[in-house]
Amino acid sequence: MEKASEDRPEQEAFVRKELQRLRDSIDNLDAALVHLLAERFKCTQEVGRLKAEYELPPADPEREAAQIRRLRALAEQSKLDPVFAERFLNFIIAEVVRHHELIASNRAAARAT
Ligand SMILES: O=C(O)C(=O)C[C@]1(C(=O)O)C=C[C@@H](O)C=C1
Repeated sequence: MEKASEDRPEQEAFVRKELQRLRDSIDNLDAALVHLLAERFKCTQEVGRLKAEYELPPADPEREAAQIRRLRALAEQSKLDPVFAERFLNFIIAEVVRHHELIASNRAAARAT
C-alpha cells in the first residue's frame, strides 16, 4: 500500500507525459486530415463546376458504390472499421453533392437571366 502511494507522483508524471505525447500526434494527424479534406473539396468544387457546365447530374451512384467498395477493402487491410469508413465517406459525399447542387442551381439561375 505504502509503495503505491510513494509511486503515485511518478506515475502521474508518466501518465501526463504519455497523454501529451499522444495528443501531440493526434493534433498533427487532425491538421493533416483538415489539409487533406481541404484539397479534396478543392477537387470536388471543380468537378461540381464541370458537371454544372455540362448539365451532368450532381450525384453518380455507380461511382459512389465503387468508392465505397474500394474504401471498405482499404479499411479492412488497415484494421479500420469498414462500417466507419463507409459512413465517413458517405458523410463527405453528401456534403459534396450539396455543393454540386448549389453550383448547378446558381448556374441555372445565371443562364435564366
Ligand atoms: O466523382 C464525381 O462524380 C463526384 O462528383 C465526386 C464524388 C466524391 O465526392 O467523390 C461526389 C459525388 C458523386 O456522387 C460521386 C463522387
